[in-house]
Amino acid sequence: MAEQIRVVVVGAKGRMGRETVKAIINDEALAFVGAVDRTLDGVPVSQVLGLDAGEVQFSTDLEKTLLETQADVMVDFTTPAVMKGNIDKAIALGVRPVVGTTGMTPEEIAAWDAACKERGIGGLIAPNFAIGAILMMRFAAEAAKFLPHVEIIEMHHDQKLDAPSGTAIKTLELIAQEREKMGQGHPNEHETIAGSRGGDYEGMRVHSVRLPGYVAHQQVIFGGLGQTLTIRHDSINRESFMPGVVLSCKEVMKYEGMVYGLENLLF
Ligand SMILES: NC(=O)C1=CN([C@@H]2O[C@H](COP(=O)(O)OP(=O)(O)OC[C@H]3O[C@@H](n4cnc5c(N)ncnc54)[C@H](OP(=O)(O)O)[C@@H]3O)[C@@H](O)[C@H]2O)C=CC1
Ligand SMILES: O=C(O)C1=N[C@H](C(=O)O)C[C@H](O)C1
Repeated sequence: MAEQIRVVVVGAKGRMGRETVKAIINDEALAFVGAVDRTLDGVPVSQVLGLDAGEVQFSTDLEKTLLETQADVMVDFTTPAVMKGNIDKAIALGVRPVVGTTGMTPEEIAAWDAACKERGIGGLIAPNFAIGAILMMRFAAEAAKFLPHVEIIEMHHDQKLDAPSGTAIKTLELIAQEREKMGQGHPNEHETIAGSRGGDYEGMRVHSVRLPGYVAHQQVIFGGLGQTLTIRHDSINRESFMPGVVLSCKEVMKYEGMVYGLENLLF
């Protein structure tokens, strides 16, 4: 059997982190070797997550964990504020970042791409790991060629820190590649309540709903003469992201540079 890919999960006790630990443990090609989080230093992962995680204990020290475990890959599901330093540390140590945390700028991605290439390692930033979401974005970009009037409504659980979602931003970027920048709605429209028309990305409007009960959902609505088209994706649980995370941990071993978007590994 080929040597297993050694994976450290950062944010391991969080909603996505614990699902990721489970997925790695269940994949024969991957070895779960380290768990980092903000608290729980020294506490066995098995005890907290109720999984068969062997001897692995939580650590609050990312650098130490990456070095001691001889990690090949670091998976990050933390927060927008924390993720950036984690990526810098991983790249500096030659550990390939697979990042699901959202909230970085195009300039930061470009800098990490250069750093990964310099270090001779791969990296992946995926605003969404669910295959259905990747297809939703692809179909939306295609539809925009024919129906350029478009708005996005994304709906998430009420513990989400960033708005709009990383998925909505990626969708807007992909659509923007396919249509001319243009205004939408009436030129003299007026907001009686500020923010009613949502965020503006090159004339496209984006609306973020945050409510208990949701996981991760997005609809892209196109309007044309006498018709509308709605492309909708729903993640009804966090397992939906796991095939993408597992695939990324494997693929990231095969190239150099920071790739932005799981679609680049799939199509
Ligand atoms: N790309 C994708 O497909 C998906 C991406 N996401 C993104 O992933 C990120 C995490 O989401 P989610 O799992 O729901 O969030 P959670 O809040 O459930 O998990 C985040 C974890 O990171 C921990 N953390 C905070 N600070 C640090 C630190 N300094 N070092 C290490 N760990 C830290 C938190 O600890 P504590 O709670 O103690 O502060 C928590 O355990 C978000 O940005 C979200 O948008 C989510 C779903 C899918
Ligand atoms: O915070 C979440 O939950 C999610 N975040 C990602 C995003 O910002 O797009 C992916 C998914 O929507 C779930």
